[in-house]
Amino acid sequence: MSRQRKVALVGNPNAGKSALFNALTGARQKIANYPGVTVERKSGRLVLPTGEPVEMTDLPGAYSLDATSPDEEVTAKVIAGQFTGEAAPDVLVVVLDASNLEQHLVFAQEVLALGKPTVVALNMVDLAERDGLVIDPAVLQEELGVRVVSTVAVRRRGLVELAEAIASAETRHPGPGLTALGATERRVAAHAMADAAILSESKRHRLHARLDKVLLHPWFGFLIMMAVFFVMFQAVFAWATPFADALDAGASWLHDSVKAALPPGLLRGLLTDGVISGVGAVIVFLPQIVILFAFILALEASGYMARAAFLMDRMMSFVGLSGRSFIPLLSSFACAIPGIMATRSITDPKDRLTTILIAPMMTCSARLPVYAVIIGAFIPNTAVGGGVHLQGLVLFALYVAGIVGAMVVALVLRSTVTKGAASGFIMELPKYQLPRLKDMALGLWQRAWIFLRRAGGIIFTVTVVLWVLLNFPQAKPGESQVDASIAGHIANGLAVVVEPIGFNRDMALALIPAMAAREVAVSSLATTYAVDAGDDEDKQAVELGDRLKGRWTLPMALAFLAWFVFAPQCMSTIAVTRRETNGWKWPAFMLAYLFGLAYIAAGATYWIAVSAGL
Ligand SMILES: Nc1nc2c(ncn2[C@@H]2O[C@H](COP(=O)(O)OP(=O)(O)OP(=O)(O)O)[C@@H](O)[C@H]2O)c(=O)[nH]1
Ligand SMILES: [Mg+2]
Repeated sequence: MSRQRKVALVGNPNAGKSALFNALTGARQKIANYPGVTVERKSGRLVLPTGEPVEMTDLPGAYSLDATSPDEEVTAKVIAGQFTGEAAPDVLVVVLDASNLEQHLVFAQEVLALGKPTVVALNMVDLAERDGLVIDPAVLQEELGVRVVSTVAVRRRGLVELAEAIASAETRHPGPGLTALGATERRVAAHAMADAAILSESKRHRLHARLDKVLLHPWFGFLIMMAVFFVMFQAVFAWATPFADALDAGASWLHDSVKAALPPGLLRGLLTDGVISGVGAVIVFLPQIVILFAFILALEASGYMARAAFLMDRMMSFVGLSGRSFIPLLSSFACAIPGIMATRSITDPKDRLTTILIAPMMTCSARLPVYAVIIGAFIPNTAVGGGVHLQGLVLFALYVAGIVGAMVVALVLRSTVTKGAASGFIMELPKYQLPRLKDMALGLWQRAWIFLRRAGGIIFTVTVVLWVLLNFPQAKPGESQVDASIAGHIANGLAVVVEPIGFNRDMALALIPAMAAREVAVSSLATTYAVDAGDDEDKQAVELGDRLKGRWTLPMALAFLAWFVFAPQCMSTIAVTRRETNGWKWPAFMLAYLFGLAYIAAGATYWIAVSAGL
């Protein structure tokens, strides 16, 4: 043999490659960088039981050899011997996490298909045993066609056997069956292999496996997922009512008290019509926000959300998106800003751009107050049978409309502006567990606090500015204050543009400050109608919903809802998009296409509703 043979450790992230590497090579390590990338190259010396010294390399974790991240790229290039001055490894050691066998076998098959001399280290058998899993390495060995050695890297178990297996690894000719497999077939094969190799499972493990069979079933799983989310939206209305009513009563009481305590004038108007009516109109939605997030947090903590992601994966790849987009899109349901920032984990630039561009269509929590106030005012709270209420159904439909819109746009973008191939996605499914009350409480408190801070910050500020613009110049006697005001005049200009889609002047007026944040639409309407009502109608604080009912028709209300499904009314989202895409080109594109969609959707809704005689 002319030169020292090279052995490389490969496997999914967290399989225990580095732990095995450290255990095998001890202190004899060299750490450097791969040329041109900032990925660490760790190599060390190992003397095999035959006395032969070999150079061992620890590679970054990978899910696939079709590199999608810089780490994976290094792994794929090292295995293929594509780094200059670095020969390809002679023997590969595939490291598997035994407690996550099925998942890890997917990548293992891809490595085995290369036909190189390979050994499998079935690592973390201690964890598998703890979970009540007994795995037969002989079965795996039979299935994979290479030596399989059980190891516990952190306790140095199985190291000698592994070294022996490395010494005797031979070149193989993988059957054509293995090389021709695609990602989906590998998953199916991994499932069958894991099934065969796992001899016994604890009760809990069996229960979890059974749960997964149902919850991840392509049809049942999907139906269950829809049902779960459906119940969530029903609850948002059904459970929140008593709390929202109490908050409403509190706001009315405050309104009346301030009004009784102060003489008529600008200060009283600012406090009652501006601050209390405007900001109060948004704050009453706190219970709904809390209920929505209670569901989301519980679903995440229980491990169900990852299953939902898994189910969505097929749909995502159908529209040309990678499953890696799922998490950013999911967090966009809270707010598009963290969602867009989370796209940094998507390594394909076109995948990432597509995800950024559609993230604002996921229904963020700022839309909830807008949806809830309109639905509360215009959609009767009737049961449509089977305990399902119409209000929750409409809310569910609005969320679905956003998702469907996003998927359609993704499909269009991926075949035009961001053309490219979709990459596969594999994610670890966390174990099922009961959510911990303390974590839930903390998470809910954080969400509630974010909501209240927005109400006290941007919504308060914009509402006060709007109130000023609504009150100056003062109307002459007999003239409507809103007509006379600066805000009224500005709104008249926009009203011309939105008239064809059924919007009146007041709706146009609400859209302008709502550019700052969507909830402001609610506080603007509340303030505008409070100012408009003047002192006569205002014997007592009248609910915004009642005021809307008196001034809008049902088709107008529906058009307004449709508008908010798409309209990019959030300054911060635009700013984040600019930052994440390094320029104005993409935020401008996003604004243009989303406003275009909003206009079309609102117009279509309005005219269909009108012609249906609603
Ligand atoms: N209980 C147990 N823990 C292990 C075993 N092997 C590794 N670990 C632990 O698992 C974790 C992940 O191990 P690493 O060696 O860092 O995994 P890796 O494959 O190098 O991960 P990446 O470098 O991210 O791809 C560490 O906390 C290890 O201590 C094992 O056999 N049993
Ligand atoms: Mg490592």
